[in-house]
Amino acid sequence: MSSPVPVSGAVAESSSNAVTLSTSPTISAHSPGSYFGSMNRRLTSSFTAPPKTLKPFNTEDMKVLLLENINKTAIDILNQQGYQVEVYKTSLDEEELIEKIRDVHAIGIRSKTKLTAKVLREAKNLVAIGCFCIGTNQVDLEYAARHGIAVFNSPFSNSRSVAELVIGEIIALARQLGDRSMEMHQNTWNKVSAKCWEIRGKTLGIVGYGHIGSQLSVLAESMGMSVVYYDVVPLMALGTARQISTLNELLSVSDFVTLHVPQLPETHNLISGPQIAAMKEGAYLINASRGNVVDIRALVNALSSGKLGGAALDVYPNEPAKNGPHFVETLNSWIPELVKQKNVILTPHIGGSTEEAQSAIGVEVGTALTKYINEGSTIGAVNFPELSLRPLSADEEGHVRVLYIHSNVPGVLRTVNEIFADHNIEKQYSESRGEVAYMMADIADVTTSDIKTLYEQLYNTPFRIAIRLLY
Ligand SMILES: NC(=O)c1ccc[n+]([C@@H]2O[C@H](COP(=O)([O-])OP(=O)(O)OC[C@H]3O[C@@H](n4cnc5c(N)ncnc54)[C@H](O)[C@@H]3O)[C@@H](O)[C@H]2O)c1
Ligand SMILES: O=C(O)[C@H](O)COP(=O)(O)O
Repeated sequence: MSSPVPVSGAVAESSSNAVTLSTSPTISAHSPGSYFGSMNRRLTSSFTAPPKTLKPFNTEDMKVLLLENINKTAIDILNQQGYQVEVYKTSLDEEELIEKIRDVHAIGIRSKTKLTAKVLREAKNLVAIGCFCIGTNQVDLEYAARHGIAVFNSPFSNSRSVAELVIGEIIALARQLGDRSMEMHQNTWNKVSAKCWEIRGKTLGIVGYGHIGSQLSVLAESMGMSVVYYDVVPLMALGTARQISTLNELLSVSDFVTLHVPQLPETHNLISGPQIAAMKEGAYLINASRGNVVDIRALVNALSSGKLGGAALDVYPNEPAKNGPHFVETLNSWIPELVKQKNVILTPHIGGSTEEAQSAIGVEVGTALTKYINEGSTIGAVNFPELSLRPLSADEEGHVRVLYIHSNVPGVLRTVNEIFADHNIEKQYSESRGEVAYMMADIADVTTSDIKTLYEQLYNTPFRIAIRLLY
């Protein structure tokens, strides 16, 4: 991991627009670090003029809110930058979230916190969101991009943990371990072999052959299972696994079906009555993807009729924000029926919850956030054009890095380069993604007073979504 450049000084637009360009000793045009420009991201907002003045702040003014028990590795990385880091073990309800998000510059969440347009609209200073998990369905990615907020995640640091959990569940379902254990806890000795199986020679059907599905494929084959998979895109098979062209065909040949697709409109109730009907008699269903991929009512019917031999769920349509008792009814109205069925393993969304995964995710997303805040690098962003430049170094006097997030329309570079005309552009990169484009430029021969002028001129461009100047 390369260490990001420390932020020595910064300037941000205040929400009141009543601020002055600082001559604070912590801000120097010739020191390595960041000059933090506009926090305003509204393209068509109430801002019709640039901020009259600029408010200084230092690294210590950077506020980061971390929710949902994010790992210490991330807290340490962010603290080392000098940021103000506020940490919560749980998610927050919408009202509290809106209150808290108002003045933070970056927020870290996991799968529970919903960053909807309604919440993000209140986040006037937000420049980055870190999803310390794989899924990003909890964030309105498009809204964030259109308002200059970069979103980062950790695409594979917990894949192995999920794959291992599923392997455990395959064996546990085949041997009815959950029920036997529960009976013993209730003082009942119930030694049975009926409908208990080895997994050797059985067929595992993987729906979604991405990071998790493909890891699982390798692990399952190493235990003697045959693997088939279904995915919406053609993907290279690992080992002797075989891609199957339709979901129904996969369902009809698999002894175990396991789901590893993202939450999308197309995956909502991907497994419902008709799909379960296509499964083999006595087959098992495992869902560690997202709660609404399985129609729980249909699953209950299939278990109670004996069509399915068991199921393991790690995810649910409405998961609670924090740990505690008396949650079952809130998950889904059919869960109370589900818990009465035999051979059903329910876990509280722990697929990625291992020390290894959480620690790796903390480093990965914590680093991505600091590299974006300190250097403007968007590598790994899920909703933004990806760009990176090496950090400005201390001996590059008079250099300023311009980070310019703008609408992806013709004429932007011509306009921006007019503004840069009196300076030497040492590097300039631009990349677009959908409606949003991002330009990074390192320009030389910039004095402290030039910085304010540059900022104001860039602010006044009609394409501007957000600007930051780092130096
Ligand atoms: N239980 C947990 O704790 C936990 C942990 C990590 C991830 N997850 C969930 O698992 C999901 C999968 O993770 P991943 O890292 O393997 O994702 P991934 O993006 O690497 O793979 C997903 C695969 O699903 C495929 N896909 C998309 N739509 C499909 C459809 N309709 N039918 C079939 N295939 C489809 C994609 O083409 C892709 O190959 C994540 O999106 C996340 O929601 C859960
Ligand atoms: O998307 C993910 O990575 C998983 O669902 C895990 O989410 P969590 O970090 O909230 O446990």
